[in-house]
Amino acid sequence: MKTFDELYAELLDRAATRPEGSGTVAALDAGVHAQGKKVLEEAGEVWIAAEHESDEQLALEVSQLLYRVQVLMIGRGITLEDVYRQL
Ligand SMILES: N=c1c2ncn([C@@H]3O[C@H](COP(=O)(O)OP(=O)(O)OP(=O)(O)O)[C@@H](O)[C@H]3O)c2ncn1[C@@H]1O[C@H](COP(=O)(O)O)[C@@H](O)[C@H]1O
Repeated sequence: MKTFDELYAELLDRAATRPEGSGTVAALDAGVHAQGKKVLEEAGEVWIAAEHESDEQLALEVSQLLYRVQVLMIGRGITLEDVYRQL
């Protein structure tokens, strides 16, 4: 189990070290347009799960949306602090 901040730190490390086989590295290399499409796709899956699926499936979809949002943030170069300042 990990927190939002811990996942962000892990993804930043993937971006810096670029380990072989990392899906995050591939997603970052795909660029902001592709990253944005993934955010939208996962947001749609969250919506569908919220209306029609189990709590467990909804939690899975939310986790994937959070991951995709973090990839987009790193792709654009914004930090957790940039976001938290707006909360
Ligand atoms: N939390 C996630 C995570 N959530 C979602 N995903 C990716 O998103 C996919 C699910 O999204 P989709 O529904 O779009 O499924 P899909 O269309 O089959 O996926 P793709 O073909 O687009 O990869 C998963 O198969 C993963 O590829 C994630 N990939 C990685 N993480 C975590 O990120 C960290 C770094 O991962 P790596 O970069 O892979 O080492 C690790 O802690 C991972 O657990």
